[in-house]
Amino acid sequence: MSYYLEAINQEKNHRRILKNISLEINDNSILAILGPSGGGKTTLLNILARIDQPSYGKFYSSDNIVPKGIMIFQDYRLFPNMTVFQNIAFGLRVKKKSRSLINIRCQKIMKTMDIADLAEYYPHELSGGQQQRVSLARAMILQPKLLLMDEPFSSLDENLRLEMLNFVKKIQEKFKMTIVFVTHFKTEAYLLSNQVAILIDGQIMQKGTPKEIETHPESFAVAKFLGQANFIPGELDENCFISSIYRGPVEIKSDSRQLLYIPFSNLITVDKTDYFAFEAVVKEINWIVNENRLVLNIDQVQIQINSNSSQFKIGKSYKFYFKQLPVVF
Ligand SMILES: Nc1ncnc2c1ncn2[C@@H]1O[C@H](COP(=O)(O)OP(=O)(O)OP(=O)(O)O)[C@@H](O)[C@H]1O
Repeated sequence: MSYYLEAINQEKNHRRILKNISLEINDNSILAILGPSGGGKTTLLNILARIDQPSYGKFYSSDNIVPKGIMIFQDYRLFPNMTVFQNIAFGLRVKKKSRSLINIRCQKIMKTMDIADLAEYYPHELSGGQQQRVSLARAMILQPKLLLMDEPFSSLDENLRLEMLNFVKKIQEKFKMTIVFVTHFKTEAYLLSNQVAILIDGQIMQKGTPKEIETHPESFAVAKFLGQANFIPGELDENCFISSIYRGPVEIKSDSRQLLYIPFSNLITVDKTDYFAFEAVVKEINWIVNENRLVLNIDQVQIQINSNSSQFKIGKSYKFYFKQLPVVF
């Protein structure tokens, strides 16, 4: 079942927080809503969970039944005076299911989540990762078609975060549900989701696969948010850009501010003389995982790039060119 948001607007205290959001959420997929703090991610998630109603606009599903997502909160919100088992059983108890059915479903879900040996623990006796599994189990036992997660990994350390990302991915594949989660970490969004929607200042600026978003940001706002890029001022002369470091053909985006966009990953060295290549002196080499971050000087301008080549020497000059036609925002 797919879900649709149509022209959703949200106003609170005379502030327009969400602006005309239209979005399709595909069946059996993971959608990441990625954006900076204050962009409106939680406000949007609350509408999907029907915790809030939008001021204007519609949220509906392809089967025309009013959808309601089950939410997993950032702080897990486990009931502190209930054991793990009681926490997980809670939703079925509210639905007045029989004791035997509750037992069978709880045992099964605890096994799947690898928390069967924690059944009698209380939340304060659990680590962050264990609490997250319990909150996931508490939601999953209700067999939701739409699962919503608000910054689900933000309080976990890096190793645990990766472990939980993989775990959620497996759970999604097994139960074939739709997951929407919000995050302001792009690696988290890229690792877990099939589709990413970038939400900035209450607007969906772009939606696409992680690769599409990372390699083809459509606007200055998205490129700036994604980071890891240089922006060099210059002037456009038809399809040519003229700047202190590069003069040559470019792709021009509609909201052009005459800034040449150079993601850290879009430069390579060329040894042959290429008309559009530019020369730069390596000023610094800093090791970051699996590659080097180079600081380059081109006349008075400084840019940064990533490279996994070990050929560079500080103080030496090299020729660089773009892997893909450079973009001007
Ligand atoms: N009740 C309210 N009245 C007025 N403004 C509000 C209200 N609730 C939220 N906002 C504002 O709406 C904007 C979006 O808030 P929201 O919590 O949805 O953002 P977010 O993207 O989830 O941020 P974060 O990543 O920091 O949690 C913020 O600027 C916030 O101050």
